[in-house]
Amino acid sequence: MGPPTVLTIAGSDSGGGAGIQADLKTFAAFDCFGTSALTAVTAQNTLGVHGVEGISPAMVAHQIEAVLDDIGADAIKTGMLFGEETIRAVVHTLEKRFGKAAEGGRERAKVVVDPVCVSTSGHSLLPLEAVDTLRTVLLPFALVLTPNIPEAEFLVGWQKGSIKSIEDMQRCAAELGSKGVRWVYLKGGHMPLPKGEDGTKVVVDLLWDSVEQKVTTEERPFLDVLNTHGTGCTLAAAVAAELARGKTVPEAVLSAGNYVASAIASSYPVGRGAGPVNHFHPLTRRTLPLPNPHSPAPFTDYLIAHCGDAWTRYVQHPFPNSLAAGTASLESFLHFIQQDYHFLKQYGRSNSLAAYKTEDMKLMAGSIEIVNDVIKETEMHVKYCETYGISREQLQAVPESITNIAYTRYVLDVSSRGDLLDARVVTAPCLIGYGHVGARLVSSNPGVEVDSSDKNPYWGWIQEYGSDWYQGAVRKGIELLEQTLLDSPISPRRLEELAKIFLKATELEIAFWDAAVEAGRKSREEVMRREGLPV
Ligand SMILES: Cc1ncc(COP(=O)(O)O)c(N)n1
Repeated sequence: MGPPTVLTIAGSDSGGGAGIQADLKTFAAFDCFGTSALTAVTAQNTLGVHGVEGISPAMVAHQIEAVLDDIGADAIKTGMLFGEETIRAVVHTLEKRFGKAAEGGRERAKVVVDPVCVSTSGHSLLPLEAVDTLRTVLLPFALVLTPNIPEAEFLVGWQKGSIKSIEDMQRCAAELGSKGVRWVYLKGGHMPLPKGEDGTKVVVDLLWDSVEQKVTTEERPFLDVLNTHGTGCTLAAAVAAELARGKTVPEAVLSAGNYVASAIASSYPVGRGAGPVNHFHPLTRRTLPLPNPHSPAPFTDYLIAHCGDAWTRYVQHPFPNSLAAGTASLESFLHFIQQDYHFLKQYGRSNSLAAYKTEDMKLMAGSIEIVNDVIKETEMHVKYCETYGISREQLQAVPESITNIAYTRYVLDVSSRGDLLDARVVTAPCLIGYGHVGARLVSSNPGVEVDSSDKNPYWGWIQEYGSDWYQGAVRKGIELLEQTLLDSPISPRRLEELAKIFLKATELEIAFWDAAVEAGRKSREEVMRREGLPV
């Protein structure tokens, strides 16, 4: 069986953000097969509508018939209908196929009507004379009508600005219902309402059931953004797609509302005006350029793949290799372990910030668990130092090197200024990289010479990172990273930004290990001076 099919009867937006183009993208985002009947062609971009030319009503009907004769439609969406004759032709064609509204044709056709009259940029997309036809001919055939507040006021003949409260919205929706529409989904995006005392605003969308005379409302945070071109088309298309998938109307509008909210939140700049929403945010994960599409951690794979050879230079670094072989000088190891102790303190703070950045208790608990693992890791460092006669107090008094300050400052900066995903990504190279190094060096195929005998004073250190405990912590960290991406839809541009953060942190890891190698090679004094440490 193929995917559900959805037909859009609407105008073309050459700018790709609204109309037929938005509808087809939305259908695809919901895994539906989209078809289209064009009513008009607009010369349009993000700045406005620069020209409109209609398709003849007969040709519109012809397109609908061609689609229905062969492919069929599990649901239908109408958008810009251009004129009175086109509205009549559309309804006539649909009635011929599905039966009149009173005979159940409305339920069979599942028509979602987006009453497009004026574009957001202020251009008329339906002549005034045709609005009456829309009201009397199309609305009785609509299963769901999806007006915004100005459109709803206009359709019931109220003055612009008369809707000022949720009660007004309900009265207006009920009046539209009395004109024959089965369900009215009245969108509150034009009326953000203050909530609480901290100045946050919410929008309330309202669903009116004209048979049961019942209202339900849905509240979401108000997103004050420029990129909302095509929002109306997208919402109605999403409702139609969900109906085609077999959802009930209340289920379909809830899902469509969530989809559009995420599409607005993850929009990216296109053109110089009001840009489109991000229709493909649910597919971000699926469309990642994955080195291994079957991997359980595609986001992690993506970040690593985007590091290019930096990741290999990090996880194959000569410093951990020299520890595994037991050839590292004590100077080099002690420099590293003391600085790493201080690094981990700041790293623990970054992960604590990640915990602060979510209200999801599971994700919060995940970060707290990482912080606890980091504390355990620092204790391991304290024990190592004690074996070499460096007390806890002495270790704590060691100043941070410049390389260390650069790395921890970057990690803390990204974690504090960014969101949860930023905090997770900037801390990931440390966790995952040490996991890769540990797993490789304790494996039967470490790729370098290894001394796992008692003669190697550093073997214990390698074993800690290869241990089930540390490898388990890495697995949990990766799971959290993947889950955080799934929970927050992002645009491709944002994805690239995150890859850059991951790369920067990886480069700083390399510098950290380079400094340890240098500490062994150059004279102690030379290194201490360069690293800003007391000689
Ligand atoms: C072809 C076409 N259809 C619909 C709209 C409305 O969309 P918006 O209100 O975002 O301008 C549009 N601008 N162009």
